[in-house]
Amino acid sequence: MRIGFIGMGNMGTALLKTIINAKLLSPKNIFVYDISHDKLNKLKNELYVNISANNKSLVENSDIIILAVKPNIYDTVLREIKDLIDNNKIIITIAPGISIEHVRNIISKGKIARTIPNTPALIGEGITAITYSNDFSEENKKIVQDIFKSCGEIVEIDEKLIDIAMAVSSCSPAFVYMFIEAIADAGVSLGLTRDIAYKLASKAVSGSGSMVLKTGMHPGQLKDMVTSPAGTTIQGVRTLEKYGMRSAVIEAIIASYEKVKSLK
Ligand SMILES: NC(=O)C1=CN([C@@H]2O[C@H](COP(=O)(O)OP(=O)(O)OC[C@H]3O[C@@H](n4cnc5c(N)ncnc54)[C@H](O)[C@@H]3O)[C@@H](O)[C@H]2O)C=CC1
Ligand SMILES: O=C(O)[C@@H]1CCC=N1
Repeated sequence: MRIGFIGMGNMGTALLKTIINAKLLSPKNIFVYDISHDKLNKLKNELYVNISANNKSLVENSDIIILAVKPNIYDTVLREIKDLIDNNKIIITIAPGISIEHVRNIISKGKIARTIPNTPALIGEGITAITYSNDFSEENKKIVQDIFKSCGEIVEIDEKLIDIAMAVSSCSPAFVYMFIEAIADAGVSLGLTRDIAYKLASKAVSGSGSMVLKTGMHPGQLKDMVTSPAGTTIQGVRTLEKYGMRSAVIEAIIASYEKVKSLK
């Protein structure tokens, strides 16, 4: 199996590095191309992958093609490679708003997996939502599953839900980083050093996420375990409710979801 990556920005590089680290494929079976030659040279020296001369030669050498360019570049790239896709090849999209039907209207052959990964994939802690074109066999699905399992967990969902998954798991890391920054800023404001404040805040956030996943308890129940009667935490909870924290988060997720409609 040979994988080609078109676009070596944040996501392309994150997926590439985790696939190599997980030893899913050896670098000699990986082909990459980006219009930025600086990025390609850096990757060649760092990861020993094959640098393709252009997108077409990458597709000729690959069984699976991951399209890791921005949504507005998709059509250009799809038109560039369309005549080189046969029914044995798998195209993996990772862009919000690019439907299977949209890809199929440009490329008549090949199988299409539509996915939404997130940046924690870079450290093997990602989560990817996946949906497939109708012609996918179980064996083909396993190939796509293995790629994204190498960088975290996967959920398979109906295509009509995938842009919602994008907002909830792909955009939300940015909001969580803002939350971590804000907690740490408060800590610094009260006298902690920056490094200690970031460490305390980040671990509190990652540990709390793990508590939800590992205990299976409701987040509200876990919150109640922290808030002792007349204690310190309930005063913070009261303050967050006063400033509309839940409402702000809900609106942010919905705003991200609504933006997707204007991306194609
Ligand atoms: N950053 C994130 O958290 C996530 C991003 N995505 C999606 O992943 C895709 C890539 O996003 P990023 O990596 O953040 O963007 P990026 O801007 O970091 O990377 C895109 C890369 O594509 C290259 N490129 C542009 N035109 C090209 C062409 N014609 N041929 C080959 N390469 C070309 C650029 O030089 C750049 O290196 C986007 O569609 C984005 O919406 C999906 C999930 C999460
Ligand atoms: O905002 C973006 O372009 C990407 C898509 C999904 C998460 N971040």
